[in-house]
Amino acid sequence: MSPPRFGVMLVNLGTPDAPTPKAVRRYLGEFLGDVRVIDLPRLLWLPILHGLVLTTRPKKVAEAYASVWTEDGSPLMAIGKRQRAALEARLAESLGEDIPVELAMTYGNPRMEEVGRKLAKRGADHILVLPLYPQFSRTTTAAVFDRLARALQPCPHLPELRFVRDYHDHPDYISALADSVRQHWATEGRRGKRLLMSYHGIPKRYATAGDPYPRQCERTSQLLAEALELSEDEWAMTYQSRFGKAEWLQPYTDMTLKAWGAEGLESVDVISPAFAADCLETLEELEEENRGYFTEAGGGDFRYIAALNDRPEHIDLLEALCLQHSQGW
Ligand SMILES: C=CC1=C(C)c2cc3[nH]c(cc4nc(cc5[nH]c(cc1n2)c(C)c5CCC(=O)O)C(CCC(=O)O)=C4C)c(C)c3C=C
Ligand SMILES: [Fe+2]
Ligand SMILES: [Fe+2]
Repeated sequence: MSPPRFGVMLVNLGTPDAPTPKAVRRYLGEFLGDVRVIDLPRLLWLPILHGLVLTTRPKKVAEAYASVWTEDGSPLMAIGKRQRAALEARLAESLGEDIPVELAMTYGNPRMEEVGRKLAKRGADHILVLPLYPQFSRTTTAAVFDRLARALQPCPHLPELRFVRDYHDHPDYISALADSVRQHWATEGRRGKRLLMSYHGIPKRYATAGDPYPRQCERTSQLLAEALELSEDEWAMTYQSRFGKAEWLQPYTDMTLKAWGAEGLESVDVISPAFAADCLETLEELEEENRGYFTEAGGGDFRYIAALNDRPEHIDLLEALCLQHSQGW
């Protein structure tokens, strides 16, 4: 058998191995110890991380994970495995040959070293790295790049590599999002009064220093609103998941939902386009916590639209990205 023309490494953030304080501490230690995520001088940050954050946060966060944990583990992992299998099957079907696809995480398991070995064992000498982040940020996509370089450091020889930087305005991404909103409207029997597009936030200083993330989120939102033919007063975009005391990108999701609730908004549809898979931040923070902010402030129906996950339109998009970026291989 001839070796595959290329292999695909899908990469997402990573998630704890179990919904326990111990597993969450290990995960957060690795994640929040990354200088791409928190840029403070190590001498200042590491004592705060180990002396304060990792001694207090894991218990609360483990409870949050427990509330969304599934039979297949953390939602991010369970969905990631389904995405991997669906993409591999789709590439086999469209190319008529086996293209190995493996899932790796930036933090925790499966580690990139192990996934790289798996792809090599399956014969892939050319690897397309596809971070599952539609919008580029130093805190996510660039962290994948650093982690990959570190994983390859001990290798005597390298595979040929290509790296998908972002796909925030890819027509298949926008149409997959638009289809998911239309399908949600059809299932609910009507449109919500407003559509809220809530993105994971980043500290504002990163954007000021040149991180293109907010510009790319704005572009995605504009294109999605156009695809859905929404007028300006029918949608808004916000940022969620603030961490720490510094200013993050605004407007904040929680404040916006509280204000919309207080003005008595009858219904809101909420989508989170930066997440390729549902996870703690969508299922617990958005669907549970932020639903509470909206309804307790006086709002009506809060209707969360699932992430693209393993929807066929999402697999269409991932397939298109693989075909586009493997040209010539
Ligand atoms: C400084 C801290 C953080 C930055 C910057 C950040 C950026 C960022 N994160 C995602 C995607 C995800 N984040 C998730 C969880 C999560 N994020 C942070 C902190 C920062 N994220 C923390 C501390 C956590 C863990 C939960 C908690 O302690 O509150 C997840 C979910 C993982 C899961 O297991 O389900 C995702 C996905 C993006 C896209 C992003 C910047 C663009
Ligand atoms: Fe995050
Ligand atoms: Fe959160």
